[in-house]
Amino acid sequence: MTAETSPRGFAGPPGSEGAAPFIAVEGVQVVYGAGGTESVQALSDINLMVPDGAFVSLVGPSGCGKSTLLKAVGDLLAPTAGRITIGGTPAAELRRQGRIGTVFQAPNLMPWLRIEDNVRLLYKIVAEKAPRPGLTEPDVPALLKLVGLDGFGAKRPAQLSGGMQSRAALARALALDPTVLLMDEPFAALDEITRDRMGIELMRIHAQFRKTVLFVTHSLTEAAFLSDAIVLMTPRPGRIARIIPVPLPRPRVPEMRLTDEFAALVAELNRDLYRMMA
Ligand SMILES: Nc1ncnc2c1ncn2[C@@H]1O[C@H](COP(=O)(O)OP(=O)(O)OP(=O)(O)O)[C@@H](O)[C@H]1O
Repeated sequence: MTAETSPRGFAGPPGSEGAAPFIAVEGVQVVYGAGGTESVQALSDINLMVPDGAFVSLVGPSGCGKSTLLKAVGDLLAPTAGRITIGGTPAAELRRQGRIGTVFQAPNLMPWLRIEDNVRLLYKIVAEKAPRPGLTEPDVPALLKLVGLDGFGAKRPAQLSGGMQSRAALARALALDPTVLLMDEPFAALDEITRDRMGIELMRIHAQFRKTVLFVTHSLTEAAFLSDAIVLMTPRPGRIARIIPVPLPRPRVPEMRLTDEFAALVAELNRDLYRMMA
């Protein structure tokens, strides 16, 4: 099996080519410290179209701008050039409404709050500062159940393992019913077995919620298992080198990782990455 490069800039599951873009990144460039003597061009001419409900991973050499692209999509930094819309709405407006869920490597839970209050926290902030029509109080027990933390709502973060804290961070991100979920190496700090399990759980949650997910990872195996399409980026300044649709059916089950098809896909990603860095 060889994965085909998708049409330029389109990152969706095989067969969805031509679907309307949901996340639309057009001509995005990011220069840190623009105008200064030490400016760093992190991204150059990024054009990326992600259809609604797709799970897309960003991979590439260290420092190629994966996190920068994720931050730009989440309006955590303003691109130097270009524009980003999500469902036709500027990313900045969605962020103001609390419609962009983010999960980072560090769970960043408030240590003094119980887990259920951590999960409710962003809702409380948005409800107070920028309430939007239709904003409803999250069903925290249901969210905790969804992420496998049933019965842990009254605990403090320090009483939870690293994997459980990652689950809590995911529940917190889902509490505002986000339009998109941006995940930056969310499981990188976990041991391999827990990380594996989190990936499987994330697939189950994605199948249930069908949020559009942008996922940054260093693990090609993780990217291949989770994604509908993988965006391979060049060394800095980051450009899109290739978009590889993942032809594995859903639901994804762990046994798929033992197939020749899966091994061939990961080998191909590895080859492309090495070639680019040579
Ligand atoms: N705030 C900043 N100021 C200046 N340069 C920055 C800043 N943040 C990132 N950079 C630089 O921009 C480039 C892209 O960084 P970024 O963190 O997006 O890469 P990455 O692909 O996510 O890296 P990694 O895989 O190592 O996590 C790097 O060269 C980095 O040093």
